[in-house]
Amino acid sequence: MFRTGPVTVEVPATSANLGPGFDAFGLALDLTDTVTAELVPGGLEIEAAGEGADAVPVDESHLIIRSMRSTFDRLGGQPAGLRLTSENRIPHGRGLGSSAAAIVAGVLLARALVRGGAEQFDDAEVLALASELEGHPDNVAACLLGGFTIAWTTDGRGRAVRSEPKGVHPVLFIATESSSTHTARAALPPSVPHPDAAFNAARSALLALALTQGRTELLMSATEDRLHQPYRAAAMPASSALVAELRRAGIPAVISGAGSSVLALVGDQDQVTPARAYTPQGWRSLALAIGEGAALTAS
Ligand SMILES: Nc1ncnc2c1ncn2[C@@H]1O[C@H](COP(=O)(O)OP(=O)(O)OP(=O)(O)O)[C@@H](O)[C@H]1O
Ligand SMILES: N[C@@H](CCO)C(=O)O
Repeated sequence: MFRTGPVTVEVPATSANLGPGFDAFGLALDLTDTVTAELVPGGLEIEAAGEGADAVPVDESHLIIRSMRSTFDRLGGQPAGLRLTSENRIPHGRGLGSSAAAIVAGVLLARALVRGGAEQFDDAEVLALASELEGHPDNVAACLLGGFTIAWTTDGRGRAVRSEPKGVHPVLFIATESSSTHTARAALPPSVPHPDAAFNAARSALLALALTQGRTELLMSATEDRLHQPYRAAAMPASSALVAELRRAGIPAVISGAGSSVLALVGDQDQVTPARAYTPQGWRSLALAIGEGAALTAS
C-alpha cells in the first residue's frame, strides 16, 4: 500500500483575512517551509530546523505528524514507522499561516506516501481535510492553491477558488511578540451588529475587485474591517498602532491573519522602500512576491 519515499513538499506562508475577508480571503507569499517524509521500519523520528524548531514537539503531537496520521487514516491505515525533516522559514504564531502550512504539508506528504493516494483522495478532499484540521479554510486554501484565494465552507467542507492579484506588492512587518490564533479567536464576540456585517460585505466585494482588476486606488477603502481587528486590538497594541500609522500615511495596511504581524498592500513598487521605513524597532520587514501553491518537489 505504501511508497517508502522520501517525498518533499514546499509549502508557502499565507496572510489571511486581508482586512474585511475574515475566514475567507488568503494571499500566498513567496516564503516557504520545506518538509520531507519517508517511511522507516518502525518508530517516529522528527528533525526540525529554522523557525520554531526549538519549540515544536518531537512526538505524535507534532502538527505535521498529526496531519499525516489523519490522512493515513482516511487512506486505509498507518505505516510502521515515519521519519520527518523540516526546514522552517515561516515564523510561528505571527499571522503568517505557519499552522496551515504544517497541516497542508502533512496531508500532501501522507497522500504521496500511499500508492494511488492522489486518485483516492483528490485535491478537493485535501482542502476539506486541511480546513477541518485548521478549523477554518482561509490559510489552507491560499497555501494549497497559491495567489489570492476566496474560501468558504459548505456542509462542513472547505472550498476555495484562486485568482491572480494584480498590481499589489505585499510588505510584511513581522512582530517581535507572537499571538496565538486560538487566543485571538477567543477575543471575538459571538455576534456582531448588522451594520458592521453590511460594512464588511461591501468592503470584501470591493477588495476582491480591487485585487483582481489591479484597482489599487480602491485598496484603502477596500481593506477596512469591523468584524475582527477592533476586537483584537487590545491584545496586540503595537500591531494595531502600526496599522493605524501606515493607514494615516495612505498605505493600505491590515493585521495579517490573527496577528501579530502587519501586512501592507502597496500599490506602487516605488513605495515599497518608503513603506518599510515604518518598521518598528525590533521588528523585521520583508517585501515578498505573491506565492505559488504547495508543491511536491521530489518523490
Ligand atoms: N512547521 C511546523 N512544525 C510543527 N508545528 C508547527 C509548524 N508550524 C506551525 N506549527 C504549530 O502551529 C503553531 C502556530 O499556529 P497559530 O495558528 O497559532 O499561528 P500561525 O499559523 O503562525 O498564524 P495564523 O494562523 O494567524 O496565520 C505553532 O506554535 C506550532 O505549534
Ligand atoms: N481567519 C483566521 C486566520 C488566522 O488563522 C483568524 O483571523 O482567526
